Amino acid sequence: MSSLPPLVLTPEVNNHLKCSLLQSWQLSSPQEDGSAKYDKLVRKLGTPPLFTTLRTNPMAGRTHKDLLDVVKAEIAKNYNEKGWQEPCIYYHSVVKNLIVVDGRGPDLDLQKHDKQVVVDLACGMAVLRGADVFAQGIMGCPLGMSEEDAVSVYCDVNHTCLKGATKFQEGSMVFVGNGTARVSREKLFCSKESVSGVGISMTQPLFEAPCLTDLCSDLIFPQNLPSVVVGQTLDPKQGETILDMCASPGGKTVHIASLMAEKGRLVALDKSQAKIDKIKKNAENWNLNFIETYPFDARRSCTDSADLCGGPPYPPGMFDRILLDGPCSALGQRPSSNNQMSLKSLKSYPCLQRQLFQQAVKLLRPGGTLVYSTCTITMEENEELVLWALQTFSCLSLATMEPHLGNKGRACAGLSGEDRDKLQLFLPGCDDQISPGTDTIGFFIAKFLKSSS
Ligand SMILES: C[S@@+](CC[C@H](N)C(=O)[O-])C[C@H]1O[C@@H](n2cnc3c(N)ncnc32)[C@H](O)[C@@H]1O
Repeated sequence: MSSLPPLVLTPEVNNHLKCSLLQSWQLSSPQEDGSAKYDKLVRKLGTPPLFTTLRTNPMAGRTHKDLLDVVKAEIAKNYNEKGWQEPCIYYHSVVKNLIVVDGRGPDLDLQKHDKQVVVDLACGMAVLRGADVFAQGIMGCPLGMSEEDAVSVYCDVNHTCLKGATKFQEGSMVFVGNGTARVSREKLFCSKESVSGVGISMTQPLFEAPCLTDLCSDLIFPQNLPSVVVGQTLDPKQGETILDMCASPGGKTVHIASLMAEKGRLVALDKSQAKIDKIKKNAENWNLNFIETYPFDARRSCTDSADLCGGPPYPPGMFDRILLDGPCSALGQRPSSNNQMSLKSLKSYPCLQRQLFQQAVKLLRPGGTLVYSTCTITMEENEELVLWALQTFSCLSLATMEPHLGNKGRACAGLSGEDRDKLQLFLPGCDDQISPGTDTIGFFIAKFLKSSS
């Protein structure tokens, strides 16, 4: 049970998504009530996963136990300060180097305060995953709100609140918890200086989860479980030449780099310098200095006349392994209350993904491995992309994945049962069991091998 509303999509996107998922479910299990399954999916997408997952740094020179103890101590300190009961914190039983923190919620008994603060959509969604409210995220608060006031925090899911508002209609807002103001209204909206830092510290959130800001950033990297599975599925080896085609902010690049133990060549591309700077910052946090980063349009990353040593473009067959975790419609993100993407925009992704995929196939050496992943749940960007790839490139076949924690791929005409078994789909609401491997964001992974001949 949750007090959070289901994800709201535009009617055209909702219809499109629902039709294509119902069609696929009808193919595989005609008896099943597809509409109920779809409703469950959008309800789940509106809520946060109940587990926070933290990938540990194998290059930190600490033992597993030591890393777990440090993380436990930091989180315990934070929870004790807030007066919360300490959570269960443990290593995932299958995914290597992954610490899991159990969450709690929703707390439906919270008493609401008279003073109401409205935060923007991004801020509200972050609060549901354990963040405090940053001052920039505050849209409105009551006249006379002072530091230390007890307040209730509401998320402006429909973007109806104007900056500086003093009142709002409760019905159009979503309650995300209670907190203590760390900044006054005066400072927020009447001062010439821009205010930064924590604006409301959350004392009684609807969902309890660790606040990840500055949490042991040299030792752990907060990452959703399916994203960690991607790095392990790619299975990078020391000494190899590896390409991360669409790499920013670099969570998976840093994972690959640590698995390579800085031995070999790792190239990370993204489309702008600002995006590359994010990868560099994440690599610096873990003191990983060997990653080559380039701002580059990966749709042009292969050319016949390139040299092997410099930056992009690169010659065909240059890489042992390639990760294509490219642009996607991101409809698997959780929590997500309101996504106003147009159908035109949704439909633009497969074309871009295919252009990037074509380059990846060229750049991969015979015998090499290509991992394709998305954080979305549409058929077109996932199973149908795989079907297109298998039909277009006779050199490609699907490989089984290790670990395989998600479901198999969904049915789509032309994709064999054997191939579906090799895909990995994380579909929220699909599984009644609540575990770190099932209560995740929506995600899709396919692993391809390029034949040696
Ligand atoms: C899903 S995000 C990648 C996340 C990243 N792999 C990680 O784990 O941190 C997709 C990325 O693709 C990048 N992108 C989109 N079009 C691109 C292009 N033509 N060339 C290179 N990167 C592109 C976006 O800028 C975005 O950073």
